[in-house]
Amino acid sequence: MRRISRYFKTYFGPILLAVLLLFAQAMCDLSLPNYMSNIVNTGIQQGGITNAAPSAVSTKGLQFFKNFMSQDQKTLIDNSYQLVQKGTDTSSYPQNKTEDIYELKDSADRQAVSNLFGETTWTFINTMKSLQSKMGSKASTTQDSSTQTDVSNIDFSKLYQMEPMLARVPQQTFADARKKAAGVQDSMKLQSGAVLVKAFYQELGVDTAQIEQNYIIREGLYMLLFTLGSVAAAILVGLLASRVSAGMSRDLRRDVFNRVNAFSNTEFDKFSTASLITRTTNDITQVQMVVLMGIRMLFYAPMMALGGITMAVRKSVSMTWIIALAVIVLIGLVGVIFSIALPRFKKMQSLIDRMNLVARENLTGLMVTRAFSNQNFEEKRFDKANRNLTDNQRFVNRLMAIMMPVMMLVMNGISLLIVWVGAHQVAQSRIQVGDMMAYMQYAIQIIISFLFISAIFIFLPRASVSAGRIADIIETEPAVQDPPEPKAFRPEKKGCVEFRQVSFRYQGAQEDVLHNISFTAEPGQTTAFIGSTGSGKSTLINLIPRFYDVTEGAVYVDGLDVRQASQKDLRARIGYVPQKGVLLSGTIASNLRYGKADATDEELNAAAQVAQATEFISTMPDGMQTSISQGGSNVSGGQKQRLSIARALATGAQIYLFDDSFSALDFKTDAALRAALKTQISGATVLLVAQRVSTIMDADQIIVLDEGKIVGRGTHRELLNTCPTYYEIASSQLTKEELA
Ligand SMILES: Nc1ncnc2c1ncn2[C@@H]1O[C@H](COP(=O)(O)OP(=O)(O)OP(=O)(O)O)[C@@H](O)[C@H]1O
Repeated sequence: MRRISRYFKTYFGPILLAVLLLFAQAMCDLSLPNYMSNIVNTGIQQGGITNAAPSAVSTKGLQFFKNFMSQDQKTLIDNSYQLVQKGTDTSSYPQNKTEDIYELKDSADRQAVSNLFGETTWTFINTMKSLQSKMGSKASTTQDSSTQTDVSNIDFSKLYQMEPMLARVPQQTFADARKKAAGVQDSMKLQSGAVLVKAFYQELGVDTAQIEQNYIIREGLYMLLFTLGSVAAAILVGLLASRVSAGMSRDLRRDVFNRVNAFSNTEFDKFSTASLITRTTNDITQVQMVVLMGIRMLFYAPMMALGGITMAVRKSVSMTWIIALAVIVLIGLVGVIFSIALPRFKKMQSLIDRMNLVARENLTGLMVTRAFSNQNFEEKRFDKANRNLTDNQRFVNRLMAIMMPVMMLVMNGISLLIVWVGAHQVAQSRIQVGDMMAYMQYAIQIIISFLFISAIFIFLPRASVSAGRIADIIETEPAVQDPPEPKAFRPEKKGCVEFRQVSFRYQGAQEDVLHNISFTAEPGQTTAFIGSTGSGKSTLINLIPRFYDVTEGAVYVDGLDVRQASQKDLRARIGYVPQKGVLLSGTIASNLRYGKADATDEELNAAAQVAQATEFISTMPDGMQTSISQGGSNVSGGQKQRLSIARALATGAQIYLFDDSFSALDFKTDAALRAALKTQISGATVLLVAQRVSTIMDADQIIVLDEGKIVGRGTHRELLNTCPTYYEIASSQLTKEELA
């Protein structure tokens, strides 16, 4: 992925925004278990009372609980509460109608009072326990032994009856109870204290159900708000991620396409067409998918994992080992799965390449396959490529299929462990139920984060193989390039082509295909090339428009080395007709205009006339507007060649390269075409490759090639006498009379 990292730069802004939104989303998600814990701990267990310092308390109640306080604690209470005469604050505390109450002063240290009441609640509980065990009876208390810590059901009238008895309890008993209470966890002090506060409020006639309801609704609304925030952030991040990934893949496709367009034949020889197609489509899709996933998860998952661990440890340090265990198990699991799956993932793209190659070959060579009844062989070949790909995919998917349930098992196992350990801790009053539930949710969030991270690591290797394959194309410098400062052609020479001691070797080949070729093709003349198959005729022609660059020597057009001119300038002077007529989908007219978009209808008709195409075009249903299907499959081989010739002629070029372009024409058409060429493009330089002697007989100059060397040069007549190779070719095609 590093090699294509510069494509991220354009999208730095949206990515940064996405990261900020993900941070907000993570914060929202991480706050939810906390609110749930508040609802359980404070809302349900403490009746919505957040503080153990009662805002008001009955005089009897305060008096009673003072029995359990030390002298310092009593002083703090005396300084924090003020007596409110009956009838003063009846709306808040209905009981104030009939009796005086104590209200917490505004100046009081609420936290200190809260701690004090929390501790006093436990002093009360401990004292009761101690008295119970001493007296062996429960008559003296409102609690039975199983609900000693439950101060929510206090019957104050019975409690106050105990007061004379408390006077007889030795101070040491209270001191011991206070000492024990001081050791209770703060959260438990707060919880029990809050429950006592609720009882105080009930005694004063306050609607405690309303307090509880208000608290739960408020926390619930916060939860809703944060959930909506999380959803909104997730949607926005989804949009941004889609934009970035789709934009990036568009940029990659554009650059790959442009680069492939600039490739010379050398690069096409290096990358197979099937591979180029896979790279432009499937490979880019892989990268797009991983970018999409990456933006959403790569930042979010670590934030959630780290945030979740921090929050969980804050809730309960004693259960940290469970999180550590989960993380170790997950890392181990993901590690094992990766080591097995990774090589298979990396292999995937080359298997897709192979399948595309076989499918493509089979489709283009369908007729040949049928003609030789080789369908079975092709089926087997495709089947093998298909099976290899399927097996690989199946293996990887099986692994993934195993991974999910195993991860779920770990997740549920961890939840169970938390409930098991947490339940014991709740029983020992070491943590609150809500905290245990929040802990469980944090553990699940951490595990899901690891799942996300592992998902990225599963797709990342495959995408980075794809990214490498894309970068291979983008980073390939075409062998044929424009010079930094292209020179212009000399205007006085119009279409002169000259080869000076040209040798050429294909990349990776052992020896040269062309050896020391020198000749000049003058304007107004036809230079023909003939020779056995593989003698290097097409290769020679391909050097003129720079489809390849010479290995040694130089090719000159109008006195300028073709490597010093711009490719556009050079090719504008050349009308090229390839060996295999290639048409593009469109109409006949659009194909003929391919080399000169602004060619008039008259120019097209004239070109078609010379190319001997007028007759068959006129028999077509829509004439020039007849549609041509992909690859020109709805016209015959000869018709395709004639249209290719007309296309080149329509450009009005100075140099025409006919690479065995008359091979599919019958003798009559061939002759008529050559005659027309002679008159219509009389000033142009014509380089013509042919297998048929009759095609080149009239040429001004014939060059005979054999194994990449020039073995004869001259006119037909001259060569018959001087070149045995030419004579051999001619004698195999012409009658004795024609040879004479
Ligand atoms: N892209 C290529 N890479 C490597 N070698 C090649 C490539 N194209 C052609 N050759 C080799 O170069 C030699 C000359 O090929 P070329 O196509 O120029 O011959 P030709 O004379 O045009 O043959 P034909 O008349 O059959 O078209 C052949 O031996 C061929 O195997």
